[in-house]
Amino acid sequence: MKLALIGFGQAGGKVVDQFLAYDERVDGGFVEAAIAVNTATTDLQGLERVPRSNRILIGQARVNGHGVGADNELGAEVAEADIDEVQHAIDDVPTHEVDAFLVVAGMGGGSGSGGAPVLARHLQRIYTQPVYGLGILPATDEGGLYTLNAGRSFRTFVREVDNLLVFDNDAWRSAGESVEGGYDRINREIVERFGLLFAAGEVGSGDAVAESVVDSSEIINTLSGGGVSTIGYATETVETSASGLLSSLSSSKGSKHDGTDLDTDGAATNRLTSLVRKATLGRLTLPCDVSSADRGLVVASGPAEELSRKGVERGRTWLEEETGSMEIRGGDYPTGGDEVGAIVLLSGVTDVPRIDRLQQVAVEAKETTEDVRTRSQEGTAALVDTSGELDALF
Ligand SMILES: Nc1nc2c(ncn2[C@@H]2O[C@H](COP(=O)(O)OP(=O)(O)OP(=O)(O)O)[C@@H](O)[C@H]2O)c(=O)[nH]1
Repeated sequence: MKLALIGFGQAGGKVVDQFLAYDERVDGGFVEAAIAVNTATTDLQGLERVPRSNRILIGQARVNGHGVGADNELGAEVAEADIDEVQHAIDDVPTHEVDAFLVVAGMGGGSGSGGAPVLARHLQRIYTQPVYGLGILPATDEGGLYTLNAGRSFRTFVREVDNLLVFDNDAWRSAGESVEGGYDRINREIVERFGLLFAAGEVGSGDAVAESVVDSSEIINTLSGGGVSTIGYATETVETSASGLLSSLSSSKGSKHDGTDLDTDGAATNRLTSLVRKATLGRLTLPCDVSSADRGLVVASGPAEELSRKGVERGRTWLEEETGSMEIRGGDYPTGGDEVGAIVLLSGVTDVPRIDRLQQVAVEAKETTEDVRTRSQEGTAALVDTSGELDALF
């Protein structure tokens, strides 16, 4: 499916940069336009692929290109004030070619977590296409302020988008990794999953196996209904019939598995069914109780002769049982190569311990603020101490 990507804040811009790299590498064709918005000049300068004319600096009157320093209320204010600057960049996008907008942001900082929901609301008002969010949650050891920003912003972002796809940095950290090195790896994990999904929805309808290929409406239908989504992904390297020229010929998109060789068919079916299980029960972009998903989509990717329809169907049926949902879609995405994969998109998930904890922090912070206000009105001496705690939080 064709997307207009808008990265808000540092993490948002870097992930959009990675989406561009991925789209180019797999010849996905799902990025119609890429824009980065930030309050910090240096973050915009650090991007590699987003065209310079699409790097939009906002909030100059307030912060002079220095960023909002994790103040997400200020992030929201400057986004509100300078939304026209972002709109000018979007005006150059052929939006009639776009299936959806995707606003990408880290939820822990100030610019992205404050600005992304503001931008999403604006896009919803102007355009008829769905507006999705890709929200990146901070690691738990990043400190109270990041957690608080994420807790507050999450609720607003979910409300303003048609669906919020979530990636939790905390679930994807590796011990002993440098912060920057860690982000590079994590960003590749992000775009590999979400990029593969969007690229799958972009296979042309003229393709020889188009009837079983996922199209953009299936992704849109799975995401419609709102709420929060997460993705699971599993791959396995297969022995293709030959290497080199023969292999590339046999894995061309037109040579779909026709089920004539029973042994091969059985192996391909079992492999796919097991990959769907692994993808669902392995590490999700946002860990959650799978049975709480409202809708789902299973996509098999890889060399066409390995994409057993029976395998996708069995995986789909298994996911129906696992989630208790009757709205599980399935399809494939022939890519060639020697890796078979399964992507499982779970949408409308409600049982997510990490989100419950974030919401709790946001509610407690709000209560503390209200408590301080009340006590302040009552003139209690405790105010000084408690406001000190609040200063530390904000
Ligand atoms: N996955 C991932 N997360 C990142 C990356 N960079 C920052 N983050 C996360 O994003 C959050 C911080 O958001 P940033 O995007 O740096 O902040 P910002 O939105 O630019 O806001 P300010 O810097 O406060 O103006 C933190 O929770 C980080 O963990 C990245 O490249 N990848």
